[in-house]
Amino acid sequence: MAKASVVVPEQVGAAAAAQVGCPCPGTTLFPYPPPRAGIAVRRKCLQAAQQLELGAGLRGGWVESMRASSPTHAKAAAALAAGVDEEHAAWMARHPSALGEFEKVVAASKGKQIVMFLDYDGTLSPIVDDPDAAFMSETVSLSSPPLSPTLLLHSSSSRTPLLPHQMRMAVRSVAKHFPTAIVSGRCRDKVFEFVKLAELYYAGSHGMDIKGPASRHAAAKSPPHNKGVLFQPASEFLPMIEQVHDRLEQATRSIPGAKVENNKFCVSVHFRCVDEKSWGALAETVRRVVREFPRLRLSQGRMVFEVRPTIKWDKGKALEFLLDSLGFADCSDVLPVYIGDDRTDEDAFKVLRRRGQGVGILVSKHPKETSASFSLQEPAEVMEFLLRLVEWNRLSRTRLRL
Ligand SMILES: O=P(O)(O)OC[C@H]1O[C@H](O[C@H]2O[C@H](CO)[C@@H](O)[C@H](O)[C@H]2O)[C@H](O)[C@@H](O)[C@@H]1O
Repeated sequence: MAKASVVVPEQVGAAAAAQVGCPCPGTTLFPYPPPRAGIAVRRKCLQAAQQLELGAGLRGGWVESMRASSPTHAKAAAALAAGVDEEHAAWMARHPSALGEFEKVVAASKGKQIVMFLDYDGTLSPIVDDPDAAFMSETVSLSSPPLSPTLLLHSSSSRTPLLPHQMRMAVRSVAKHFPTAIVSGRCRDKVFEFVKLAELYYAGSHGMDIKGPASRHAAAKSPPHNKGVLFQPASEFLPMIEQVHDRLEQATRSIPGAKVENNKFCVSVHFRCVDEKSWGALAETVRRVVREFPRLRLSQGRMVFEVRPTIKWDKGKALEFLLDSLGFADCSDVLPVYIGDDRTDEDAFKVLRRRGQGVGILVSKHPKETSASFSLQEPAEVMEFLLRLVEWNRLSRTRLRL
C-alpha cells in the first residue's frame, strides 16, 4: 500500500526559514528549532509536565507546567527572551498557515477522500473561563435559514467577530462534503449539546466514547458494517471515574475557582479561575487523590488537569478507529485532516506523521512544540479554512461535471 499523502510544509518552510535565519530549515519531523531562551523555558515546562504525569514532580515543577498551559504566561515567558518575533516567524516557517498554504493542502487530496477530524474547545469554540459556557451557538435557533458557505466565507474573511451560529453552519457544510468527526476531551453528550449536529461522528472523553451519526440520513450514507458504531474501550472504569470525580470535588472544594468536570470516562480539574498562589496546593491535592487510584493517570491540557484510565487509548487511536470504521483501513486513497489546539491533540498529529498520511493543523497564536504540519491562529481561521474546503470541493465537483 502506498502511503504518500502526508503533507509536510518543508519546501514552503525552507524559504521562509532561510529568511529568518532558522538553523535547521530542512528538518522533517519534530522540527521545532530550540535556539532561544523562550523555547528553553517551554522545554523546561514540558519536562515538568512529564514529571507531573509520572507523579515525580516537585511542587515548583507542577506550577511551571501549569504556567506553560496558560498562553498569557507562555507568552510572558517568551517575551523575556529576545527576538520573540523572530521566534514566531521561525515557527511559522515550520508550521505555515493552512490558509496561506491552502492550495498545497488541497493538492494533497487529489484522488483521495478527505475525512475531517475536529477538536472542540479552542478549535470550534473560543476558550472561555466557564467550561459550561463554551458555546458554538446560543442565540440562533437551528431552524434559522442557513447561510450559504460563500456568504459565510466572505463575512469571515473580513475578520469581523464570529457570529455564534456561523461555526455550526460551517461544520454542517463541511459534513455535507466529507465524513466529519468531533474528537473531544469532553463527554460525548456534552460536546453533542454544544455542536448539535446529528450527522457527525463524535469521539468524547479523549476518544474513549465513540458514536456514529445519529441522523437517519447520515446513518444511511455510512458504510454498512459501521451503522450505529459505538465503541467504549474504558467502560469498566466508569465506577472508578465516578469515585475519583467525587473525591476530587470534595478535596478541591476549599480552593476558590477550582472546578471539577465529570467527562464520563475521564475527569477534568480546571484551574483557569484559580489564583496562581493556590496552583501548587491544587496540583498537590489532585496528585494526592489520583495516587489513590493506581489505574488512573494524570496529564495536563489548557489550564486543566486531566485524569483518565491508564489504557492505551487516546485521540490518535480514536482517529485510527474511525478511519477503519469508515472503511479506510489500510487505504492510500484517504486524506485525514485533523485540526486541534491542545496537548491531547498531539496524539492524533503523531498518528498522521507515523502513518505518513494526512494533514495535522495546530490552532495556536503562539509557538508550541507540535507534530502538526500546519497552523491556524484561532477558531475564526478554522471556520475560514472549513468554508474554503467546502467551496473548493463544490467547484471541483462542478468542474468534473462540465
Ligand atoms: O479536547 P477538547 O474538546 O479541546 O477538550 C479539552 C477540554 O476542554 C474544555 O476545557 C477547556 O476549555 C474551557 C472552555 O473554553 C476552558 O475554560 C478550559 O480552561 C480549557 O481547558 C473542557 O471543559 C474539558 O473538560 C476538556 O477536557
